[in-house]
Amino acid sequence: MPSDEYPQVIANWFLIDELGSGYSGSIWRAQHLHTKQVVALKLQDIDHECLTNKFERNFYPLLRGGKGMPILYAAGEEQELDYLAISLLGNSLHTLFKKSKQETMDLRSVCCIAMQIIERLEFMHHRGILHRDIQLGNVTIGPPGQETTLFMIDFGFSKRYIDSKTGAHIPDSTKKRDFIGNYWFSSIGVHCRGKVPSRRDDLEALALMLIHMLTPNGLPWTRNGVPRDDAEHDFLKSTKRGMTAEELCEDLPNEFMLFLKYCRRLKFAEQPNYKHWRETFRKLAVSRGYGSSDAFIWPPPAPRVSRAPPARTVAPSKNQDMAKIIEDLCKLKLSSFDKWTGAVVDPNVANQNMDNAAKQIREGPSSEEQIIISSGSEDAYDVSPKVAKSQKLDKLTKRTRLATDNKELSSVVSDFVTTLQLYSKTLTREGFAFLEALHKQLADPSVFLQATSLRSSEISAEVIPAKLDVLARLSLRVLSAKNNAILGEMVREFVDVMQRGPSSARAIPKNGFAFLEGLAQRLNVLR
Ligand SMILES: Nc1ncnc2c1ncn2[C@@H]1O[C@H](COP(=O)(O)OP(=O)(O)OP(=O)(O)O)[C@@H](O)[C@H]1O
Repeated sequence: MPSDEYPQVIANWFLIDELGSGYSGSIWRAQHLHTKQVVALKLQDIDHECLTNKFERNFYPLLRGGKGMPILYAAGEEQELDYLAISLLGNSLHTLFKKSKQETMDLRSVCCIAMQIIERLEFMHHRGILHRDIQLGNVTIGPPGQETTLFMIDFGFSKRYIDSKTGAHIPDSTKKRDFIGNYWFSSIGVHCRGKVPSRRDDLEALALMLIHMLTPNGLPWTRNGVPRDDAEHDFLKSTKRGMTAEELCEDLPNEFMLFLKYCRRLKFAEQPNYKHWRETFRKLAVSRGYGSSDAFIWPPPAPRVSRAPPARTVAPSKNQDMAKIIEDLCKLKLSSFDKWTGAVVDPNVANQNMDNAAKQIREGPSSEEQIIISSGSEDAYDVSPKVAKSQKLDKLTKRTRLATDNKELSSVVSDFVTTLQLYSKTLTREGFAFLEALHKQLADPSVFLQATSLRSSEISAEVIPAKLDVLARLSLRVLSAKNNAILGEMVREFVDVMQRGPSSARAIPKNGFAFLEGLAQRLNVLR
């Protein structure tokens, strides 16, 4: 029901419920009394200090026909209210993101948002219009049947940047202007330097919005909420100005940093290369195994792993990386043996398998067997996972590196097991990186100070028995391991055995999970 502020019916539109409200007024789901058409009715007091509805209505005809552009069905004034009847769309990204209670949005969704909004901006710019207020609340999903298409809304701050008569770009100016846009995502030039907005600023705002969605707690200057006075606003601006693209994108795929830098380098009247950046985000999505579609699917469905995931041959540089990891593991193994057990180990025997694996990977596939390393992208998802397996594993690796006690390590190992069981049981590059970090943590004397000696019988049993035997033995031994050094050795042995054979053998079998679960349990006991 409408509040006391609004009548039940405005110009034959019956107000059903409020969809949202903002600076200019409020938006209602409304139905026409005669045609029964249902629309979003945007209401604004006619004595509002900034009559954005009056500007906004001029842009709909110019944008008509564009994908993801709402249609204006009616506009007018009645009962002291200015109204716009526009296409009724779905929830805004702001609402979806808030409701999801996720710390960050998943990478696939963000890539789709990037591809689609770049396309919307290209269309708007092509029609000579700047949006000038890019933010999560101004992008919605489509109505039922079009939910995977993103729509631009709120053209209250939009502006023509091409003179309709001369076709010329609006002139730049050195005169400082009043700020138009939003605190979170408006570009540094427009927000902090008072520059005239142009196409580059719409794109920079998009870049900041994408980075915001991928950053836990959001962009640094959004964390204190909306500024309440000039001092807080100045502080916000100085934080925004002070952060480099590298700092903002430290933990993100490189593409986001490059995109932000590109936007910031564009000249005032320069036409952005929309296609290049759409394709860049498409390639990023493909490289992570999400496919090339830009359809925005919300909520991101759980991954569906195909029965026969397509294997990917690793590029030479990736081979080098993997070989390095394995070589490092070899070194760690030896040092932990020497330091912590005092046991006499013949490195030629003990390291044989890992050295071979490193060599094989460095030199490339043999004729009979291709060396294939699965990455997060190996899982063939028909649809995007809510949070990609690779991202989850990366986070777990970070947590492992930061862990300072067994309790935390135990919880990380449990999460590792859950992640593999939820997404796919194949040990990917990120999975091996996690195990490497775990091995380091368990073997690191600065963190774990229990060093009881390992009986030589426990070592001599390691002469490359069949994989399942090793895993079965590990799953039993882990339950009685006396200290972290022994657990570290078991992790090393687990990695070793999982590295053997072709990639098709990298799915963790039952005994492998029994070992990991036992490891989590044991770490909890050995606090
Ligand atoms: N056409 C629509 N269909 C469905 N919901 C809509 C529509 N237009 C707006 N909304 C909802 O209302 C909210 C506010 O809309 P809008 O941004 O157009 O208003 P505003 O007063 O200009 O807001 P702001 O001050 O935040 O810019 C949106 O975030 C969205 O949730």
